Amino acid sequence: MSAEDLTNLKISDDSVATPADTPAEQENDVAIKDDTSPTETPAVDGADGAEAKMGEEEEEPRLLASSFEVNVTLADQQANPDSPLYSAKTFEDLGLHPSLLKGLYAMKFSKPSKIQEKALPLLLANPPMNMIAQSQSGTGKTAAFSLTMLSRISYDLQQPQAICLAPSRELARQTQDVVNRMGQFTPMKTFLAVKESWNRDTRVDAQIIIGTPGTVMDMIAKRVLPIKDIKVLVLDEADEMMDLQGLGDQTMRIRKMLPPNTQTLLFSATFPDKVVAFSQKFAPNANQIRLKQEELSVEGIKQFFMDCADNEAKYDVLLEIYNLLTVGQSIIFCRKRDTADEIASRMTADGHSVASLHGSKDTGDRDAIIDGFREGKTKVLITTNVIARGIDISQVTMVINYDIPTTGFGSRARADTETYLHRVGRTGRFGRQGVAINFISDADSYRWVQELQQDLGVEITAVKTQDYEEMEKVLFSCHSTPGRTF
Ligand SMILES: Nc1ncnc2c1ncn2[C@@H]1O[C@H](COP(=O)(O)OP(=O)(O)OP(=O)(O)O)[C@@H](O)[C@H]1O
Repeated sequence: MSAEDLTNLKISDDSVATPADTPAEQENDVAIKDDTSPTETPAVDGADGAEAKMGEEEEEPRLLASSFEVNVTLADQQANPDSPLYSAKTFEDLGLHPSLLKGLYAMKFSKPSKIQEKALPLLLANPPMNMIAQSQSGTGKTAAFSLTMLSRISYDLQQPQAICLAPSRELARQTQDVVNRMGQFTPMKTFLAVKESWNRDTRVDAQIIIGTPGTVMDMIAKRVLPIKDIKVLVLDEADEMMDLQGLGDQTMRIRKMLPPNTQTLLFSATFPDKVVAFSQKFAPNANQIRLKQEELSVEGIKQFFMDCADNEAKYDVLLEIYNLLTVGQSIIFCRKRDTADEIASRMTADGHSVASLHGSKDTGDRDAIIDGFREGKTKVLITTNVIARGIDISQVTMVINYDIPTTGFGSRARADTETYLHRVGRTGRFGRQGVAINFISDADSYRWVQELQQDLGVEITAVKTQDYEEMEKVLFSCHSTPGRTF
């Protein structure tokens, strides 16, 4: 295949098809951790969310089959997890309110995904029980907790009854959009609790609150957000939300203020050992759905690494990739904000349609940048960890780790497996195919790739940087694999 042919190759574009999502609004905020430390992975820098803007008439989805099994541990030891009571093959099986079923169909959700099938019967059962639920990125966790909030609230009561906390304003906005669409045929209201969305005169009477912990905490403290009727608390990206080095403190404070019998739901693609014990304290007697370590990687995401001569050579390799391939849309993750800006200006000068997004941009700019990317106006988003978690843009077909995410300092730095999984999980959404390419440029980064392979039990295949024909072959072969039903 020639480079010319490659210009006609849209990475996995033909495998991208989805529910006809309506465009969502989005915003940004929270710059929680700094991303300028040389070795420490920048944690949530902000993020950007919202649903993909899809064409009106989509092709039938060609999605990959999912072979993973979720491991269900019921808090009630006597119960049989294989009982049909604990698994719903259809949304109708769940006894959902007809208006919610209508909402699901309007979103083109025809049947539950594996996590929805296993989690929803437990989430909706009475009396309400806590839940700790893990499932890979892009497998539909949002719908599972959104349906729970929508099913638990009483529509007649104009008071906050469910709170969903997310690590960034962008993800909160995205989730609000999902809840609004799912609940569009009900009279419920949602409120987005993020910076600048409220003032002292605000009196929240919406039933479902979605927000970032700092703002939710503030609103409760200033008594604009009444909490006496709260029945459900959701922590999306729960491991991040409970991280005591970051958001954990605020999350804990909110939890303590809520009524003691609040149904507490923790969702994430990753629950590293260090948070497992704490999650069980945070959500006592929870039903648990966990993945095995070797099931953490999403099958449809093919993972590669490219050995660049040195740090500067990484840019040349990057440029070659974009010169050779017409990539649908892609995200490049860097460690430092400066690197993201620098790559963006160099790529723009080289004729590519790119934008950089990170925590030191002001919120208005960040909104415009993510909107532009979501709408396909910019093809490449260059970022730090700002959109590493939760953001669902189904047309993203390639993720490049320009810098491999690491944790720890200096010679003790090692690959940050969780951040890696969340980053690469921005592609390959809901059974689609995607490609992740990791750049290495020295012995340390080579070691980090080995660590990722070991931690995740996956193969991260080497692609030679000089041999673009081989790269074309490898990339093309994985894009041309026909998908099946997820
Ligand atoms: N039952 C379903 N049928 C069709 N599409 C679905 C279904 N459930 C979810 N989706 C779609 O799958 C995509 C991924 O879902 P979602 O964002 O909830 O994944 P997630 O598991 O929360 O991922 P992450 O771990 O990255 O946050 C979304 O575009 C969503 O609309």
